[in-house]
Amino acid sequence: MHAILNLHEYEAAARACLGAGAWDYFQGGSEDELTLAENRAAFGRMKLRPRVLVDVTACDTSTRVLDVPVASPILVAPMGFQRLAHADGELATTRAASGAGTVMVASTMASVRLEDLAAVPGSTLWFQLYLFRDRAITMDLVRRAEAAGCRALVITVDAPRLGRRERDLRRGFALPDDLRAANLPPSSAGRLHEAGASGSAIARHAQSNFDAGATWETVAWIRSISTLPVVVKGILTAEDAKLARASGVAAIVVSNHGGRQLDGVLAAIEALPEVVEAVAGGCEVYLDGGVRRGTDVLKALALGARAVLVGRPLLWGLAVDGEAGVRRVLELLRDELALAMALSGRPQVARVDRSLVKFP
Ligand SMILES: Cc1cc2nc3c(=O)[nH]c(=O)nc-3n(C[C@H](O)[C@H](O)[C@H](O)COP(=O)(O)O)c2cc1C
Ligand SMILES: CCCCC(=O)C(=O)O
Repeated sequence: MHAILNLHEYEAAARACLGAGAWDYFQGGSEDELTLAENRAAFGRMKLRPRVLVDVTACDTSTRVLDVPVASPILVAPMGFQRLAHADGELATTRAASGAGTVMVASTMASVRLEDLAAVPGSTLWFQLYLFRDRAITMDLVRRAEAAGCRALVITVDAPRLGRRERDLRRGFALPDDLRAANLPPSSAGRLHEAGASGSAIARHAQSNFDAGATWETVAWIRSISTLPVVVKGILTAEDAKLARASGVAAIVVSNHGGRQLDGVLAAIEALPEVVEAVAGGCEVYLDGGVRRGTDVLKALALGARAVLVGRPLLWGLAVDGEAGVRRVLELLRDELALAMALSGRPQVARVDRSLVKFP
């Protein structure tokens, strides 16, 4: 067999490495998976308008996010329970991100403690925060993230409850006994292991723990208890982008949670232009959902994203080859981005402008 050439081939290889429950949990979207498919289809509909005879002998993918220099505008999206993919779980992903010179966003639902991830040499860690009904749990997570040296809090705002992920419901998906939600107190994490004949233990856990009553006031509360920059993840409209801006966030992640929450919402890349326009440079804007090629990264940058986050492909790399697999996925994407920059006449990230893309 030839070496794996692209992220799609990692997906196929990962399937062979994973049990059916983990595979479906990773891959799945909500309900009819319309948005899951749209995230990819929308990139396919966008066309590039390259310039030629620009000196592209050196293409530089480096940039800055929240004032941190990164080797490429490709960051690691927060994903829970990564030990489902590989015994090293989030530790391997953090090491790979560190090796690749980029940011790791560690999930509240990680299967390795955030302190252990923050101890990885050279890592830049942002902590993804789910808002708990019990504010003491949220507060404790914020304090621990600060103490461990995390550089930002990424509040996920699109999951007051979990989307209806029918692949998980059908299997009665629950976490295996040897895998813990390592950041959570046992009183909260226990339900994740309650296998049922039907229903998802993860969805039940979210319903009994996450604060479905959270509002912009809750974001203001987080800002009041922490000096870390706050990022809100899961914005899809200009209206909410303006509210985010008004509440003083440092950045927005345009995201539909990889098609796992409200099904039928627009593709993240389609929501990006209105969010970028609404914030008018007042905060940074990132995008996630369906990024599988360097040209996808280029399209997002052209529409005003400062960076993208990548989700499932890193789990595929992790499942196939642990840290080395995650590293390879990050390198493949970065190499593809550098090539796309050369072929489009944009040798620096700052030169990737709106005129590079045409929407249908
Ligand atoms: C298995 C899995 C677990 C996830 N866990 C979280 C999480 O704990 N917190 C969060 O904010 N987003 C979570 N997400 C959403 C990702 O951060 C991201 O928005 C999405 O995966 C991006 O789409 P992509 O997978 O097409 O790249 C998860 C996604 C997947 C696939
Ligand atoms: C309870 C949340 C689980 C992690 C998550 O956000 C996801 O599976 O999409």
